[in-house]
Amino acid sequence: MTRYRHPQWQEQMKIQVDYNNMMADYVGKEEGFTRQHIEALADQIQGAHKNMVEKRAAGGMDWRNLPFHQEEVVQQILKTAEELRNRCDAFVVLGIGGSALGPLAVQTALNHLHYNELPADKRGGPRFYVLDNVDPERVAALFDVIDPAQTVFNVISKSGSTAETMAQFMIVYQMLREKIGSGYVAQIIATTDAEKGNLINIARDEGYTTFIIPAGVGGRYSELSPVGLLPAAVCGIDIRELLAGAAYMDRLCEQADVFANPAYMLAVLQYLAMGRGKNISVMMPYADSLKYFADWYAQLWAESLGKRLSLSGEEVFAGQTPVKALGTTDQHSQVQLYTEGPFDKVVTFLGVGRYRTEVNIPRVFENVPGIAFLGGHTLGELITAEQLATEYALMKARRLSFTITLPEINAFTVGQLIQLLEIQTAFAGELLNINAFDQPGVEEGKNATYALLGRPGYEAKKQELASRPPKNPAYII
Ligand SMILES: O=P(O)(O)OC[C@H]1O[C@](O)(CO)[C@@H](O)[C@@H]1O
Repeated sequence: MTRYRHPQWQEQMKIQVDYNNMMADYVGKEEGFTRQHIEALADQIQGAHKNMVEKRAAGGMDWRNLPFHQEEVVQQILKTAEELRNRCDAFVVLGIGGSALGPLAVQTALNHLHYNELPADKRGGPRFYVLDNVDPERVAALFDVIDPAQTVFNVISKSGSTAETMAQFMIVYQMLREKIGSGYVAQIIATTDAEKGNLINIARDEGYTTFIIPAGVGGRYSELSPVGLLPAAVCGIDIRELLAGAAYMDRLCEQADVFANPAYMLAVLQYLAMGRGKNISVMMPYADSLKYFADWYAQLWAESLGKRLSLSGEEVFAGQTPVKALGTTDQHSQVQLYTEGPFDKVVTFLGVGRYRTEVNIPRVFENVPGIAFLGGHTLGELITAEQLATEYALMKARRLSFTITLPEINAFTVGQLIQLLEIQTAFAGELLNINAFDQPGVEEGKNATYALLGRPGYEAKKQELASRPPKNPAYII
């Protein structure tokens, strides 16, 4: 039996959410919360739970079902992935936001940290790139390091119309036609909505291999759909284990009791903290492999909760600004601010129980006491000690923090982490009484871009832009 089906192994691999340092017993009663604070929200928590259950039953949270109902899709993905591994040297994701950050986070978490630099026989698949910007220098630089004839491009867009992704796709399409001729069709795979947008129609007309993002799954909640599963499988990641981890966490997070439900507890305490003006949510993994999880979480938390209007239409200006940090690196850059600056943050540490590899610090310079004490320890011991020490320093300075620990980084625990943070976000949305699944605030910028580039239908917006007050040269130095 595969390891992720063993209840005992699952139990060993269960992610732990430690909220001691959010509580008054640890950070003091001025900053910390008590059981009574949480219990006082009982009705609101119950109402939010009921909404989650009802929305899920009504099909409003299809992303939560991704770990359970995709066997057919998984089989197609595995078949495609195997075929691609045999024929391509590079696999490039064209996408942005929710169509890029999840694939990047999972790949970095689960494959070698210098995956692309390994020789082909030591990699689980082709070299992997995520092109999530339209910086011309970056696009040109990628073209310098890939062989178009041996590269497959996975264009991912839920809406099928995001300007950045479509521009990248148009460039790649033209480049492939020029460089390899009619065979280019096999070098493009589309991942998009079954109906919406331009990409699905182009993919059908052109005959690309296409994977569908289910209708009820929004971009930032789509990592466990083909958006993330195909790139992961192509790079040799066990996507069944990833989904099993997410399913395991989902079940834990079905419980109505906030004291038993890790996602609800995270959301409730963040909600209480927001109520006290903690407007910044720092995510600080103590593992380079989890660095991009902080990026993925930043979009999830920011786009989901940053809302002007409540569900009942009042102006609430909700949200918490996500900040990305990396332990230990940012101890030497940001932690000074976290311990002594404004009391406006909640830090979420992401820790690792056991690192996958270990490096010994040799016993050298034994006559230099200031560094000799390091000799004989491992780097794993050092990074873990630094994490504990930073948690302690923050606690002593009365700063709020959580610690989420992955017993080890593997597909099962990473799947759990994705589902945990998505449910946390959705539940925080319920508590804040906002829509955690839309992003109306990005429309103005998108429309202005369309107008500036002359998209038909945006003439009025172009005029509006042209009639804005000219910039005052006196304010430009
Ligand atoms: O997958 P799409 O539709 O191209 O969208 C990319 C990203 O753009 C946004 O719509 C914001 O502009 C995100 O919500 C989304 O993840």
